[in-house]
Amino acid sequence: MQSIQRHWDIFCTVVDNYGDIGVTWRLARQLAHEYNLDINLWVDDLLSFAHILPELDPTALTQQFYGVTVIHWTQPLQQHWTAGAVLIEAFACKLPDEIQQLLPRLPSPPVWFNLEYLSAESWIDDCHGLGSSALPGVKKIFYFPGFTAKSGGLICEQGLFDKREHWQRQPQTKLSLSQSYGLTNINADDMVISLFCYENAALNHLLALWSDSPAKLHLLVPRGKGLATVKTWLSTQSDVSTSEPRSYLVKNLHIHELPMTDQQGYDQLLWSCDFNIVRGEDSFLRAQWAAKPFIWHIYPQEEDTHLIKLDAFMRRYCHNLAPAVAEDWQQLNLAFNQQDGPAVCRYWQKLGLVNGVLSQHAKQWPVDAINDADLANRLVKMAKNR
Ligand SMILES: Cc1cn([C@H]2C[C@H](O)[C@@H](COP(=O)(O)OP(=O)(O)O[C@H]3O[C@@H](C)[C@H](O)[C@@H](O)[C@H]3O)O2)c(=O)[nH]c1=O
Repeated sequence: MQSIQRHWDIFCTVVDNYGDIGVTWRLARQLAHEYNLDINLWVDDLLSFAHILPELDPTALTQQFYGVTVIHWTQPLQQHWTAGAVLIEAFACKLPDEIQQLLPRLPSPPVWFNLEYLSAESWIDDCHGLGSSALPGVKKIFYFPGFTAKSGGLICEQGLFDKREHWQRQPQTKLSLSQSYGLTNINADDMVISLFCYENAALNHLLALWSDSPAKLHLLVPRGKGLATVKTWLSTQSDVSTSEPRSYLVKNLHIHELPMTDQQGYDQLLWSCDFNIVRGEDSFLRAQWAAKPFIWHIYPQEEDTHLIKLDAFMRRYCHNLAPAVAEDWQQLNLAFNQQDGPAVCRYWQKLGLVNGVLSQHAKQWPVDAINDADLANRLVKMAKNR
């Protein structure tokens, strides 16, 4: 039996890829674990969810993991909804009709949040926490995750940085992780890059550059869109050899295809690499928490509006970074997102894989970015004060 005060509902529709479910699942788990809340996570697409939570049964109506009740969100609802203290509509998904009809009739409706996408743009500070009368007598509050103290903050579990530092202090963790994937030819001091991005024509140029690198370089590629581009490039190469199943060698470049794992496993992968290429919203943030240099392949939007978002983030990230390094890093990210292969290679070479200044900056950034409190902490406070 859930007590009303401790019962929260989160609704998530999977639009595309794994970011929507990735963010809501992470938040649900943290709220259950750190705030002892009874979280119901309603998800319309369990098959996508199962990619990042392999234990999930895509045919079950309700199931429990890490203290979170996962409910298959069907239309009409097969599972009865009872009002709790808070209701979160993730990324402007539309609440089920049954709930919309019920909400105005409740004597004390739940605090209703619309959880927005993360952005570093400054306008979000003025919109964060604003309410609108979404239904007669019922307000919906706009919650904007962000990088400032005034915004809704960033998802980050308690103790995450300590856990990551501990992992990174042990040289054998990198090896044991690669061995857990069945990869036996990665040495502790080999350069390792992870690649989780969308299809990108610039990759062909970068892969060619990497294959000519003077030292051995490993590229770890989880299955998905980025891997498809890598495989197309491989099919055009005449000198590909295979040493292990799903590993390919082109000159000095070792490409390893990885299965998708759960989110903890993916975090460990990011922590173990020297450089990460990430995408979307959630892997982008996790790359920052990994404290390693990265490229962000932002989710493309119409009329290139994503480039405005990219620019806003890069300005924040670079504001106290040495100007010459900042310039090259920003140009690298821009070129990658514009799929300009020659420019990507030019800025990659200018920066160098282990740019000391950039690496040092990546270590300090998480501490600065989190401000005084993470997203879950700010969300719980805001819900209490309504
Ligand atoms: C590679 C890998 C990823 N993951 C997780 C990390 C993240 O939670 C999730 C990937 O999500 P993202 O990085 O956000 O990228 P994405 O491209 O999958 O999701 C995107 O979907 C669009 C609809 C949104 O508008 C975008 O903002 C973005 O969220 O998958 C694993 O758990 N295991 C893995 O092996």
